[in-house]
Amino acid sequence: MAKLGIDMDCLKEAFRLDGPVRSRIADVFAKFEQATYAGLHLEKLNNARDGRIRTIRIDQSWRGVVLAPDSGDTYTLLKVLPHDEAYRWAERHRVSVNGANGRIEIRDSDAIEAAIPKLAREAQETPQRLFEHVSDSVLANLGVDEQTCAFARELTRVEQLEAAKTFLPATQWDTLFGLAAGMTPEEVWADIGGAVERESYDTEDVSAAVERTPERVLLVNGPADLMQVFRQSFELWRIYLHPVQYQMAHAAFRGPARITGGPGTGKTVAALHRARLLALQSQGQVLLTTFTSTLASALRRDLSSLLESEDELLRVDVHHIDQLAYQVFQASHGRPAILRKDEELAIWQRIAKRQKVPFTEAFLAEEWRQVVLAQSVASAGAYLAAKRAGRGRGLGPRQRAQLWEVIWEFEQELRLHGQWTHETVCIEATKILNESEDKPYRHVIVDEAQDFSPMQWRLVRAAVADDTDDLFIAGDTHQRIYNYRSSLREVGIDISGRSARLSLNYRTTAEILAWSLAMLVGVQIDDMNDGIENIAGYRSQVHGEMPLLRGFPTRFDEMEGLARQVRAWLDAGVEPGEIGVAARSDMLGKEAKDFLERQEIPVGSLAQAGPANRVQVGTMHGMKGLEFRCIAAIGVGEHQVPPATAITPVEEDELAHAHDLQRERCVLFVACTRAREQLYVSWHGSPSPFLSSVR
Ligand SMILES: Nc1ncnc2c1ncn2[C@@H]1O[C@H](COP(=O)(O)OP(=O)(O)OP(=O)(O)O)[C@@H](O)[C@H]1O
Repeated sequence: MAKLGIDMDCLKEAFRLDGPVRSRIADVFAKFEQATYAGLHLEKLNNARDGRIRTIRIDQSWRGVVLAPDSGDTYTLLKVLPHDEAYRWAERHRVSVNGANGRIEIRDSDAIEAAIPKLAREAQETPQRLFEHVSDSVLANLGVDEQTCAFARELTRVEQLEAAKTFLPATQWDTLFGLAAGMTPEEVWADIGGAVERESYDTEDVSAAVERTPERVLLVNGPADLMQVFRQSFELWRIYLHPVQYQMAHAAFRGPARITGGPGTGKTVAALHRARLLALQSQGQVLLTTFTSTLASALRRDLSSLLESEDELLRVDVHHIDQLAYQVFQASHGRPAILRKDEELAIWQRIAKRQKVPFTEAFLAEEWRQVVLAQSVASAGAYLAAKRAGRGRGLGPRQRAQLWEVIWEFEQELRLHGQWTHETVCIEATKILNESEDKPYRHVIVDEAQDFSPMQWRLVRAAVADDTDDLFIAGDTHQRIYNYRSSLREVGIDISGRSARLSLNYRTTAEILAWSLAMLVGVQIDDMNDGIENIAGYRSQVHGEMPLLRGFPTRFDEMEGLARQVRAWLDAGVEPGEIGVAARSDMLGKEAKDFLERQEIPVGSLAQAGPANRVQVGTMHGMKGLEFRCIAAIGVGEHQVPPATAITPVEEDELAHAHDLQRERCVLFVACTRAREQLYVSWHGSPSPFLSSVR
C-alpha cells in the first residue's frame, strides 16, 4: 500500500498558505492510500535533474512537487509552490541518500554547479582554503559526497559556506559548518546524529532512506492523519526532531542518560518527547521535573499538546523538584514550618556571637548548605574531612572544629523548634523514599538540571530505582544561575556512554546567539561530569538584526528609552505578550512595570498570573527556560550587573568571588538568549563589565 511522507520544509511553507489551499492539498492526497501511482496523476518532467522528482496539480494556481521512488512505495511531498515556480524547483533539485547516516537529503544541483567556478576564481587570490586541514577521506566518512566535496574544496571563507545553506544538502552543510567551527570529526559525527556502530546504506534505496529520516519527513498514517496535519495549525517541534533529539528521545538506555546543549537547542523538547515515549511504552509512572513552578507549568502545557489522551497524560506527573520534596514530606509528617531567610540569618548571628566565632551569618549559612548539607556531613569527624572545593577560604582543623559547634547548635535549634528549610525538607523526603520499599516512579526526567543541588539530586535518585531508562537528564551548565555546582558522579548518577550534545539553536537568530556567546568566551564552565563544557559549533538557522545596545545618562532616561523601544515593537505588529522585559532585581522590574503602565502599555508581571497578552516584566532569573519574540534586558549597568551584594568580596574568598562573577555572567546570558528575534540591552551611567567583550 502506498505511503505518503511530508517534508519538513514543505510543511513549514504550507502553513503560510491560505486555509483553502491547505485543505485542497489534503484533498489531493487524501485518497493516496488507495490510489495507484497513475491514479495520482504525477507528472514526469523532461529536464529534471532527478528522474524521481514529479509534480502534481493541487488547483489552478498551485502544484505539488513529489519524490516518487524507483522502487518501494513511499511518496514524499517536497514542495507546494505556484505553478511555474514548482516546475523550476522540480527541475533544479536532486534527492540523494547520505552515505554516512542513510538519510535523505535535497540539494539545488544547478546552484551548486553554478557556484563552483565563481568560488574557484575567488580562491585563486587567497592563499588558504577553508578545509585545507580536512582530508577527502574524512569528508567522505562524514557523508560529504563528490559534488559537495568539490564545492567545499573551493571555499576560502566561512561566509561563503553560510551563503550556501539554501542550496547544499542540509546534513552535509551541517557537517562542513561544524568542521569550519573547529569541531573534531568525532564531534561532528555525534552532532549529525551518526550511529556509534557505523552501518552501510544502499544509497539508491530512497524509500528506505525516507523511513530512516523521521527528523525531516513526517510519514502520515492515513487520510485522517493527513487532514489533521494540513488543516490544523501546528508547531514544528511536535513533529520533526533533530537526529540527536530523536535518538535521545527514543533510545533504550541501560541507566541514566543525559542531553546537553546551548540555549534554545531543544533539550526541553527532547525531554518532552522522551516523556511521551515512556508514557506510551512503559507500564510505570513517569515524573517530569524541573527547577521552578513557572517552568513546570510550561512543561505541563507543552506535554498536553504532545500527548493525545487523558489516560496518557495521567501517566506523567509534572512537578517542580521542591513540590516533589514537599509532597513526600507532607504525606508522612504534614505541613512543615518553614524558617524564613531573615529568621535563619538571625539564628546564625546569635549562635556565632555566643560562641565568639569570627564568621558572618551569610558565610555560616552558605557553609552549612554548600558543605554540610551538600555532602551529607553528619559528624565533627566527617566535617573535618569534608572537601571544601568551591569554598575558597581555607579553614584549619581548629577553625573547623569551632565551626562544627556552631553548625551543630543551629541544627539542634531547628530540631527543637520543629523548624525546616527547603533543603532540610528535601533531605527528609529523600530519607523517607530511601526507607520505603516502593519507589513512586519508574522513570524520572529532569529538565534544567544544571541548577539542581546535590540534595535535590539525591531526592531524584531516591524517587526511582536503579534500572533501565531510569533517569533522563537535560541541562546546560552555561545557564547555571544559582549557587550549587553538582557533580553527577558524586551524587551516584553514572551517565558514561549515555550522553549527547545538541548544537543547533532553534530559538534565537544567529546574530543574537553569537553576540550572547561572545560574553562567555574564555569562561571555563564544568559539565557536571568531571569535564569542561564547550560552546564550539553552537549555531542558528535564522538571521536577523544585531542586538541594540543603548546607554543613558540617568535612570529616568533609561525608562523612557525602554518605553520607546516597547512602543516601537508594538507599532511594528509584535503582540504585547511576545515582549519580555528582564531586570536583575525585583525592584527594577517593578519600577519598569509601573513606568510602562503609566505610558498605557499593557503590562503584566512574569511572577504573577494575570490577564493574557501583556508585556511580561520579570527578573532575569525568572526568564530561565522561557522565550519571547523580543527581549529588553534593562539595568545592565556597572553597579547593577553584577550587583555588589551578590558577589563575595575578593579579599574574603577569592574562589567564591570568581564563582559569583561567573554565575552573574550566566544570569545575563540566560536573559539575552530568551530573545527569538530582537534583543535590546540598556543601562544608565557606565555599562556592565560583562558587556566589555561584546560592545
Ligand atoms: N526539532 C525542532 N524543530 C523545531 N523547533 C524546535 C525543535 N526543537 C526545539 N525547537 C524550538 O526551539 C525553541 C527552544 O527549544 P527548547 O526550549 O527545547 O530548548 P532548550 O535547549 O531547552 O532551551 P534553554 O536551555 O535555552 O531553555 C522552542 O521554541 C522549541 O519549540
